[in-house]
Parts: sequence; C-alpha cells; structure tokens
Amino acid sequence: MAERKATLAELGLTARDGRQAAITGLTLDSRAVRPGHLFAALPGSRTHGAAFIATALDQGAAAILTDAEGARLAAPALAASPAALIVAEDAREALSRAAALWFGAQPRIMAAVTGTNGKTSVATFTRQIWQALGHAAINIGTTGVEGAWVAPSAHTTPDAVTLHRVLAEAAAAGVTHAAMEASSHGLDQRRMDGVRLTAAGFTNLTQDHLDYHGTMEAYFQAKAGLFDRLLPPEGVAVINTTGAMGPEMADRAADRGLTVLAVGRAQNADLRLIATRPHATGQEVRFSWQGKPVQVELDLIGSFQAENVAVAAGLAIACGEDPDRVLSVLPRLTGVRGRMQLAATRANGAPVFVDYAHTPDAIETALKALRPHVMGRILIVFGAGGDRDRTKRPLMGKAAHDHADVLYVTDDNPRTEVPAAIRAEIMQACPEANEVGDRAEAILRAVDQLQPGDALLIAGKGHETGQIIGRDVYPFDDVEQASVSVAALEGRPA
Ligand SMILES: CC(=O)N[C@H]1[C@@H](OP(=O)(O)OP(=O)(O)OC[C@H]2O[C@@H](n3ccc(=O)[nH]c3=O)[C@H](O)[C@@H]2O)O[C@H](CO)[C@@H](O)[C@@H]1O[C@H](C)C(=O)N[C@@H](C)C(=O)N[C@H](CCC(=O)O)C(=O)O
Ligand SMILES: Nc1ncnc2c1ncn2[C@@H]1O[C@H](COP(=O)(O)OP(=O)(O)OP(=O)(O)O)[C@@H](O)[C@H]1O
Ligand SMILES: N[C@H](CCC[C@H](N)C(=O)O)C(=O)O
Ligand SMILES: [Mg+2]
Repeated sequence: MAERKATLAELGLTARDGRQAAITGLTLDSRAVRPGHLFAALPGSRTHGAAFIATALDQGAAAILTDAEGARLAAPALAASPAALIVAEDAREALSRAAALWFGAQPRIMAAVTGTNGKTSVATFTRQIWQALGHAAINIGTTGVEGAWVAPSAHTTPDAVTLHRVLAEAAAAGVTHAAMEASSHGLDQRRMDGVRLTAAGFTNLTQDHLDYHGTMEAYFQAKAGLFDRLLPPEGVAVINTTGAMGPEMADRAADRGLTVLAVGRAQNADLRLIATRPHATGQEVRFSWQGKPVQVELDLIGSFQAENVAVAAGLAIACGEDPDRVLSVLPRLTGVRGRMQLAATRANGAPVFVDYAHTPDAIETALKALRPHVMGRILIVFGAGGDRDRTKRPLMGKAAHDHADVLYVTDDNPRTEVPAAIRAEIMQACPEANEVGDRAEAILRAVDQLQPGDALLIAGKGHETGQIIGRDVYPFDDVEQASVSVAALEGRPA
C-alpha cells in the first residue's frame, strides 16, 4: 500500500512562511520521528520538547509544530532546515486537532467522564450498559481499552496521537460507542481536544494532584474544561449534583447553555438515587427516572458505586438510549477489577477487599462503604504514591484513623522518594498505625489479624500489577498477595 500523505492544510495547520509539507505521520516524541513526520515539540513539566527539534530534523521530520517559546529555543536548528514550521498559540491543542484530522474516524457515539474518583468505574459501567443493549462498545482509561476492542494504555487519558489512533482503529473494527476517562492532566494538556463528544459526565472533585495543579481552584478549572471547551453546545452534561463540587460544575455547564442531566441523591435529580440497602454481596437500589421509581439489584459493593452507576446510566440515556431499557440492564453490571474486589476470604469468613482508593476522600468513602457489611473490626493496609501530591498524605492518614479500627501503613509506588519519609508524612495523622514498609509483609500481617466478623481493605493499588521503586517496576499484585497470604496462614496452596 502506498504510504499515506497529508498536506498541512488537510491537518488544519499553516506554516509560518507558507511552506508546504507532505506529512507521513504525527508524533510528540522525538524518538519516534520517521522521515516525513510532523514532530510536535510541546512545553512539558520537565523540559520543552524544543530541546529535541534538532534531533527530529536529523531524523527527517518534514514539519515542526511548536509554540513561540519552542520556535525561539530551536531557532538555529529551524533556520538551517527546509522543514515547515508551524507556531501555534497552544501547540497541544493544535496537535490534538491535527491528530483528529489525520486519523479521521471515531466511534459514532462518544462520552467522557471526569472527577477525582469514579472515572474508571463510570466509564466501565457505561460500556457495559451499551454492550448489554447490543452495541459494540469500549471504555478507555486507567485499565486500558476494554470491551469490544482491547489494548493496553500507559495513561488514564492517552496522549493526543495515541488516543486518536485508538479511536480510529476501534471505529475501523466496528466499535460504535466509546466511554473515556478525562483526567485533569489530560484535560489540562489538551490531550482529548478534537474528540467528538455526545455527552460528558462528572462524579466529584476532592483533593488530589495538587503537585501538578497547585490549587484546588486550578484543579477545578482543568476539570471544567470538559464542559467549557470540549462538550459541543448540543452536548449533554451528566452531573452528580450531590457529589463534591457537583452543583458548581452543573452551574458551569448551565451557564454555557448546555443541557444538564442531573443524577444523584438530590430530590430534583432527573435520575435520582433514592435509597440503597446493602447485603452480603451487593445492594438493592431504588432509583427514580423523572419521578417514576424503579428498584434494581446491583451486584456491587458500596453505595458510592450506586452513584457511579447513576452517572453511567445518565450518560447512556444522554447518548440516546431508552431510559427504561437502561435501568433494566443495571443488574447485569459487574465490578471493575481492583475496585472493592473481594480478593480472598479467610476460613473464619473474614473477607479481604482490594480497592484503588488513593485519595483522602476515596479512603473515607471505601471504609464507610464497608462498614454496613462488617460486624467486627475494619483493618486497612495503605500507603501513598511518591512523586505525587504530598499534601494528601496526612489527610489519607486521617481518613484511615477516623474510619478504620486497625491500620497498617506501607509503601505504594514510592517512585524516586524515600519510602520511610512518605510513611512518616501519612503517620503524622495516624500515629497508632503499624508501620510495615514491605507491602507483602504488611498484607500478610493484616490478614493474620483477621478475626471472625472482621474485614480487611487493601487500598491504593487496585488493578495495578507493579510496585514502582526508583525507576524500576517490580511485579506486585494486591489481589494475588491477599490470596497468597490467606493460603499461607490457612496452610493450603494458593
Ligand atoms: C506530568 C505529566 O502529565 N507528564 C506527561 C507529559 O509529559 P511532559 O509534557 O511533562 O514531558 P517532559 O518530560 O517535560 O517532555 C516535554 C516534551 O518533550 C518530549 N520528549 C521528551 C524526551 C525525548 O527524548 N523526546 C521528546 O520528544 C515529550 O514527549 C514531551 O512532549 O506528556 C508525556 C507524553 O505524553 C507523558 O508521558 C507524561 O506523563 C507522565 C509519565 C506521567 O506520569 N503522567 C501522569 C501524572 C498522568 O498523566 N496521569 C493522568 C492520570 C492522573 C489521575 O487522574 O489519577 C493520566 O491521564 O494518566
Ligand atoms: N463516586 C465516588 N466517590 C468517592 N470515592 C469513589 C467513588 N468512586 C470510586 N471511588 C473510590 O475511588 C477509587 C478509584 O475509583 P476509580 O478507579 O473508578 O476512579 P478514577 O477516577 O478512575 O481514579 P484515577 O484518577 O486513578 O483514574 C475506588 O477504588 C474507590 O475507593
Ligand atoms: N493515576 C494516579 C494513580 C495513583 C495510584 C497509586 N497507586 C499511586 O501510585 O499513587 C496517579 O498517577 O496519581
Ligand atoms: Mg481511572
């Protein structure tokens, strides 16, 4: 097959001096530049991509897309090159729009969800609802691309080039519906500008990622970009108005003239969550759709999951599904890997749950969700990630102190930080905790303590399969460690 080429105009770009180029591909990583490629030299958190323009030109780049600073930084290399130079006010946005044009196809119906906690759950449930209603659907996010088409993913919101490639390949494979996670980093970095959305959802906003955004206000503004910028005027905003900062986000969407479909516990919500009744393996939930009550059985633990299901159902409805049919398939939803997952059970009946809670609010929510299921004590094993928001660490410690009975503070991806220093920051707020740096040992010790009626929550890593120490990733899986520990203590093979 002849190599595909596009003009700059076909990618919505104009070179500074009107130069033309025949583009054979797009990339934002100089290491991936091939002859004829457009290299996007983007401003980064560590360096400016302009530092790699000379290398990209040496490798045969036909065009460079950058911002004014990048053009200034790489002026000598650019002056000596025949490559076209495109200087954009926001080079990230220009790259995303060019990627959308280069790859072209997207699933016909696309929904995105943002919020501090619950994105993966909502995106997965939305995909499951669509599949149950007979559509070829995928979800894209922290756990990769899943559903009717499958691929791994390094990011919750993939970079613009990867994302648009995935959307085009999935569409070519027949996928008609996609639900994706919009992370605050992804929104801030314009990774998903160019995605054609039918609806967008919001779960909640509580503290995380202040290392990146600086303030909660800036974090909120990044998330609000989904409704301010990405959702087209005819799009529907599905908002959990009883989630933290839900009313503020609903106001933002309404101010722009978007249709708001309110979900959650508020009396006037379009899709209202009236009550939940927990039992051993799930919960009975009473919803109402525009005033008409419906009772459904959910095979999921935690009333927060009922809220996530409400956002997912709202998204499916906003994308055109019949509300009665959407509500009728909710009992078929299955849990997301590493989200309140029952990982093992001791011979005395005590369960071990693995959950991805890695923020103060998520730890509190997960522990409170477990309480109605537990007559004895709740034990928790948790840590906090290195090279991430430091200020959340004591708040995570406090949430565990306030809502669990026995605490084990351990390591969770220390990355390049000193693990003991991270643990000390958590333990400022929970000095009574047992400190066990080695995560496998912490899990074993906690499992050993389980009495009849107790439950253990292993928080923070969920579906992850590695422990990041320094720049190395060591195999580690909380679910596996839970069953290995139970087996070792019960004297039987795992
Ligand atoms: C803070 C952050 O978001 N960083 C992401 C960002 O990097 P950056 O722009 O800061 O890159 P940089 O290292 O300063 O380099 C600047 C530019 O030079 C380019 N470069 C760099 C080196 C080289 O040899 N050649 C080259 O061209 C880079 O591609 C980049 O465009 O763009 C890179 C390329 O797409 C990402 O790989 C990188 O993700 C890093 C690894 C990361 O850890 N990101 C996390 C925080 C993240 O994005 N997380 C969210 C989820 C958060 C949540 O909700 O929990 C996510 O969506 O996954
Ligand atoms: N609606 C919610 N409210 C509060 N906490 C929640 C909610 N949904 C999930 N959580 C907690 O957050 C954890 C992560 O859930 P999930 O993976 O769905 O969120 P996420 O937003 O995708 O996270 P990430 O930002 O890491 O991608 C869960 O394991 C649970 O502890
Ligand atoms: N997407 C989140 C995941 C955090 C998970 C936790 N295990 C950690 O490493 O902090 C982040 O990168 O902040
Ligand atoms: Mg996620």
